[in-house]
Amino acid sequence: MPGSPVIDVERLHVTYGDFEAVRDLSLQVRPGELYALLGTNGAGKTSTLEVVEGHRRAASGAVRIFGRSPQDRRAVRPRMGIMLQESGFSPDLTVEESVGLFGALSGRDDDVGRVLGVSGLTRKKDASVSQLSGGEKRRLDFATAVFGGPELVILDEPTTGLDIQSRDALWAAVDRLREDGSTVVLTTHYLEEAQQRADRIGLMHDGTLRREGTVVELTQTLPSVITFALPPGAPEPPTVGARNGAFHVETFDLQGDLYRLLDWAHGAGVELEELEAGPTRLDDVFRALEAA
Ligand SMILES: Nc1ncnc2c1ncn2[C@@H]1O[C@H](COP(=O)(O)OP(=O)(O)OP(=O)(O)O)[C@@H](O)[C@H]1O
Repeated sequence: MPGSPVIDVERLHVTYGDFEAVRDLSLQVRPGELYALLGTNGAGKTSTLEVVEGHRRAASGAVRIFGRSPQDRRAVRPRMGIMLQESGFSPDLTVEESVGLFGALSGRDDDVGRVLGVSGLTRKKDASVSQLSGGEKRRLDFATAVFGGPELVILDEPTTGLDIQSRDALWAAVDRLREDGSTVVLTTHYLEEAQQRADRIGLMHDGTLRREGTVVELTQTLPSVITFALPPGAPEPPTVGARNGAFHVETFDLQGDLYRLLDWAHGAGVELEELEAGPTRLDDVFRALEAA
């Protein structure tokens, strides 16, 4: 993708007292990209995003948003919408008032009714914030982030606590933003959402960025797995590896090995039990990261 990076993080360190929560992290997010920053609990994702958002200062390193310092709020904030894990809405304001107020503070123009609509909050517009459910509060957080269609949207665990319809609606709204050219950075613990939607993924563990790339780049470094069991008395199959009585085959040639196994089973008249075969998933990359 052409153009200067929307976010440019170089050798970032974030500390809390003596504790170094983020160490030597470098990453770039390109215009129009959906970049998912994933990681284990406490890996340092929120700390990193807080520096990018201008809410926290780096201990060292350089962070540029649209080529500017995140502290240059006047230049940067109107171009950036942020959905925090927890935000500070006044409990007595209505949903409509909250969207209007936070929208006005963003410095962007939009129609409050439109934003309530894309966030699934039209029916709740007259409810006070204190009356909202957890999922409805997340929708309100989302509404204020996407007000005015910012060029950069940062979503910290946007779908946590949302039911499946609300998640689908949120992703549809994100898709529309992207069609309009917005760049999106998000964190999530729902790996399948990142696997489906992210152009690139950064995987953090214990304060550092351990891996980065497309889903294909991340998953092709690990073998695919075939598992099956044999009925009693069956002959030995032409594969290696057994675990807990079931066979466990790790392969970089999934199709070839599966073909050979099924061909053998057919020829030997053996019915394979509990046969499972599939490409490497992001979950597997994650588990390998934690085990390393
Ligand atoms: N204000 C703080 N004071 C001290 N330590 C903190 C503070 N905020 C975060 N930490 C610590 O820094 C580390 C990174 O936290 P951070 O919230 O950035 O992780 P995360 O990757 O977003 O985690 P999660 O997925 O659990 O939300 C954790 O060990 C956390 O306990």
